[in-house]
Amino acid sequence: MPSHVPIQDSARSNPGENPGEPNEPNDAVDAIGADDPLGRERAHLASSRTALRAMRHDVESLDITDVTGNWVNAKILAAEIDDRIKALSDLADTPLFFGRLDYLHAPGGEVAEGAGGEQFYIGRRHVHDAEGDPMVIDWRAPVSQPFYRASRTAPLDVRLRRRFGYTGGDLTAYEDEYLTDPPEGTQEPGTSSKLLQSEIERPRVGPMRDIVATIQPEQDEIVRADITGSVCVQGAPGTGKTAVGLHRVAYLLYAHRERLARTGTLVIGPNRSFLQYIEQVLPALGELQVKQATVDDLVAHVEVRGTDSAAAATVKGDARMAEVLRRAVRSGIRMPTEPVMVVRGSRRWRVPVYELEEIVGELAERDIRYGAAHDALPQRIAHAVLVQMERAGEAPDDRVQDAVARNSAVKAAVKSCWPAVDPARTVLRLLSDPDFLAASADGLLDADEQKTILWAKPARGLASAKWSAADAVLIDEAYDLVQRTPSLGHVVLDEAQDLSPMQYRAVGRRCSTGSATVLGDLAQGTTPWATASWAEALAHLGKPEATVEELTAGFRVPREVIAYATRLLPQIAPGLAPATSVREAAGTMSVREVGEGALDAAVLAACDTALEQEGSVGLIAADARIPVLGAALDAAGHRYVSPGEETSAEARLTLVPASLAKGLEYDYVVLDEPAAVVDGEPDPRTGLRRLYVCLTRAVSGLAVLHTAPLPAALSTP
Ligand SMILES: Nc1ncnc2c1ncn2[C@@H]1O[C@H](COP(=O)(O)OP(=O)(O)OP(=O)(O)O)[C@@H](O)[C@H]1O
Repeated sequence: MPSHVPIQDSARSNPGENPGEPNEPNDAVDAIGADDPLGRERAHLASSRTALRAMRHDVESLDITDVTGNWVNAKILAAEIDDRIKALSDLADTPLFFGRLDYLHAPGGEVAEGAGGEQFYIGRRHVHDAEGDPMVIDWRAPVSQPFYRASRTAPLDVRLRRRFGYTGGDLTAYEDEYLTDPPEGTQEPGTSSKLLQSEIERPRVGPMRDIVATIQPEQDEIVRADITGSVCVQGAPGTGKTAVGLHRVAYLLYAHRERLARTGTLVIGPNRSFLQYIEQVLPALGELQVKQATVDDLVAHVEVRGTDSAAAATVKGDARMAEVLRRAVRSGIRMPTEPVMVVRGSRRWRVPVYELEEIVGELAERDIRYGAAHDALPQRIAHAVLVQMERAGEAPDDRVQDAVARNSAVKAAVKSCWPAVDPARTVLRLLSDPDFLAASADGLLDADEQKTILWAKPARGLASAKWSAADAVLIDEAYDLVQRTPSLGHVVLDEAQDLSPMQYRAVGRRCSTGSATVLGDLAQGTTPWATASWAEALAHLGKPEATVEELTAGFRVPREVIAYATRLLPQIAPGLAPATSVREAAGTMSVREVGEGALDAAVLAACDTALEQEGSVGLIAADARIPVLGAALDAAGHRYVSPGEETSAEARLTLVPASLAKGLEYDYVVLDEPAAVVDGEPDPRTGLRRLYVCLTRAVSGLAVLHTAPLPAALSTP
């Protein structure tokens, strides 16, 4: 952590002694006395706000009637303008700038958005005055980067870094770090930034916030990594993986706006409540166009109404299924046995078997999609007819070729050699027809595995099939075999450790020509097929060249709590580095055994105690315990919400099923009966990993209550 001078605030500010005076005030701040640095910064804030309002007003008053030729263009332009107006709104609770950099020299014209000035205010978006001079520089601009990266050892030409503190939208404090030539008496080497610390320690309320003011250097490296490469981040709970992924999208949209506007960006999260938890971060950063989805959403070709046993889902998610499906899709390809006879007028044209064989053989060899080959085959046969016509002295044109391709004899030949494939029907047949599965899975799945995935009661048709989530992924793979899935420009995949190889493939084809940011923690893998190594996962994703980074500095979980949860690591993910906690507040942690029959009341009492504190409270329990605890809370008159629902002053308590706790956080967590959380999973290792996730949701305090014995690693004092 770089050194700093003590925090200045409105109450304590001592102008005469203040070492952090701006060195090149602009006109607006000149009007305020030079002996009132905080006042000058406030004046800059006020004039930046005015400038932003003017920018917004300019956009609002744009008249587009003359520039849009038609209704569609007008609609598109109006929507773009609407987004721009939203992006330029001045949100009362998000300060316009949070930092200032005083450069020693004017940064080079090619990198500086505001070249020529030496002082830059860093904020969420660019604000300029009426002359076009920058008042606030976007945090993503190259000139802002030293705010996150500069240090005393590598000052990057920065003399002073100033951080601002806000209280309820008012600028109330600032803090300076001199990176080069510190004035006498201003350095306290080794002391951490108080504003940074208070931002990290701030109580959590509502959905996730952006961390743009406090991105750490190791996080910034990932955020600003080049768009052409894919990055994978392994990180212990609370190390900021989700935050980094979201800020990376915002950064890439800034740096490659046009390219990504064309190709699109997507953030993939584990479930809907998680997506609701993170959905406000990008809009707060001015980015309104990023799509969010779960993997299930991506592959929603059929309605999912069924579930699989863990064993069946594991086989269905295995990468070998890709080859099983390839064979199944192509199982209808037949070498022709009859010539094709096309009758046109008084003439007959005959394409002999050997020539048809050549055409079909060549299409089968080529690396093109099944559907593309199906569409090409009639044209190829027609071409063979056309060659004969030309040889006979005719001069057929393209229209004749199209007509021949549509000829019933050609159609019949295509139907018998290269029949159309319906992806869902193919999967239905695989799961219902033992012979078809055996033929497609020969040498890939053994007899037991085949039996495991076959439906006990074969579905009669597409509509009555009880598709599972894993089936939908198979159908998606089959779709891609028939027709290439369009690729986006960039995909962020959060909680990636839980995906099956087939799910990685489904995500991978959505960024086949783009890049990916893969975020996860091997220790939090709670599916029976969870990722064992990132190298393997990245290979399934089709990005084997991605670099793997590790984050270990934890911003969420207090030291004592992370130490307790870390006891599970040797059993659930040996070899992984435990998280360290950067939180200074010690937090509270208690583990209490209660007698038979007294657990529900004890849990409610623990919630009451937690609710006495400021911030959010999460009661986390095994999924099977949720109805019981919900009823107990109702009976006691407690208001509570479910994950993904917004908390309010009256309902600060969220009742969280263990299966939905991943990625979320609460100031205080009450954890009900750990043994039930473990038992809720199909095997003990997955159970302990689920418990690890639940134990690492707390920001300020954790209370564990149990009647059943704790898992061995947690039971010793
Ligand atoms: N540089 C930072 N400054 C301030 N807060 C931060 C920083 N990095 C992360 N945080 C905060 O720490 C908390 C945890 O971050 P996040 O949810 O991104 O972690 P994670 O690694 O995805 O956790 P999990 O593995 O549990 O999903 C969030 O509240 C986030 O805002």
